[in-house]
Amino acid sequence: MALRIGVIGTGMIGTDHIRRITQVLSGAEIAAVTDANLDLAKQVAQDLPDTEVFGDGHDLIGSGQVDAVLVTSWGPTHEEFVLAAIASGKPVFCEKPLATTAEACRRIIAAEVSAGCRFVQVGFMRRYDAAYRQLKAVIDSGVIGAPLMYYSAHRNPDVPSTYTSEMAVVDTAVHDFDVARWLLGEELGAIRVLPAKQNSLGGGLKDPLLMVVETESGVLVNVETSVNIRYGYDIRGEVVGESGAVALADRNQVDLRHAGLRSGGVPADWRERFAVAFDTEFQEWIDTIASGSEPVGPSSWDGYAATVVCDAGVRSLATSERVPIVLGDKPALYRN
Ligand SMILES: NC(=O)c1ccc[n+]([C@@H]2O[C@H](COP(=O)([O-])OP(=O)(O)OC[C@H]3O[C@@H](n4cnc5c(N)ncnc54)[C@H](O)[C@@H]3O)[C@@H](O)[C@H]2O)c1
Ligand SMILES: O[C@H]1[C@H](O)[C@@H](O)[C@H](O)[C@@H](O)[C@H]1O
Repeated sequence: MALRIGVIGTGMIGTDHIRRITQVLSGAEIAAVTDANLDLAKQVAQDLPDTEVFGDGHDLIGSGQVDAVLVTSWGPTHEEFVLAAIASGKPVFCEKPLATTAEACRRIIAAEVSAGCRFVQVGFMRRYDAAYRQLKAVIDSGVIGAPLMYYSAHRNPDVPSTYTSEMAVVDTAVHDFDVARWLLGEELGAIRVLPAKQNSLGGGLKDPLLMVVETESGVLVNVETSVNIRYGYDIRGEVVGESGAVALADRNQVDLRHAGLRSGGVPADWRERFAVAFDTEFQEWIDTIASGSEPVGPSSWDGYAATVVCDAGVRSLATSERVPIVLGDKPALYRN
């Protein structure tokens, strides 16, 4: 039987995930949807067979028609829905961020720890991207020696007018923080955020930013966020080791040579760049949950760790001072 998923939040990424679950992937169906804008939820449900529209996320989670929950509403609402799903004993996939404060993430961790098992997976899709997986495989093979530095460039062509300078840390660089922890296999220990000369196309935003992050063992992680770069959505990464270096390669299928120039494309946005990674992320989640297993992807601890780094980054953005990152003890549930 197909896994019956209930979706809370049918905005941009919610509808994209509904599309992939219903049109690209196998083993799941959208049994229920809700949105604070109920007309939007009804409109989305119209195009789906047998999908019920619920008045709010709590009714959807409590419904017998839903086996698993997908949270794609705004960040500040994530905590209440994730906690409700855990209380109902239902697996929950939560788009990033897990929650917007470290305290809220700790409450989610406490709920899982007291239940004694994992219910939550956080939407850090880069871990499912083939190029990032290859990068990690090379690092883990030891061929470049111990990693010493990691350069991570995260460039958006533009951002909405509601985007603030702090969002470059909490909304954008959060992916770079998570992927750095995952690639290097250790926690981040301190962060310093330095605004560069301001991009005049950025409407007053502190943009671009350079974030210098130290891991607990002293690897330096340099994160660049540029959110008004105009030329495309460009994600770059290179790890420098003791005896070699490995970088994400350019992604073009063809290499165009024309009129004295050599060129290739740059993705338009995150949907294009990570489309296959999102597909892989959800197919693996569906298969795991449908088999009755606990989720094995990014955990509540990973969501918490990323949020703590973001908090420290926002503090550093205000002063450009180095801010320590303090996580506390990792519960046994997340040590594997
Ligand atoms: N992994 C990624 O790369 C990625 C990309 C984009 C967005 N996201 C994350 O996904 C989430 C949604 O982003 P989006 O771009 O789709 O935003 P969006 O504004 O397009 O959609 C969010 C939807 O949630 C609804 N909503 C808000 N509060 C609600 C509530 N209490 N109950 C039910 N619905 C509610 C809104 O009405 C809206 O339709 C955010 O947390 C964002 O950070 C992740
Ligand atoms: O929510 C989006 C998303 O997380 C993208 O992956 C990131 O590149 C954008 O900067 C952010 O606004």
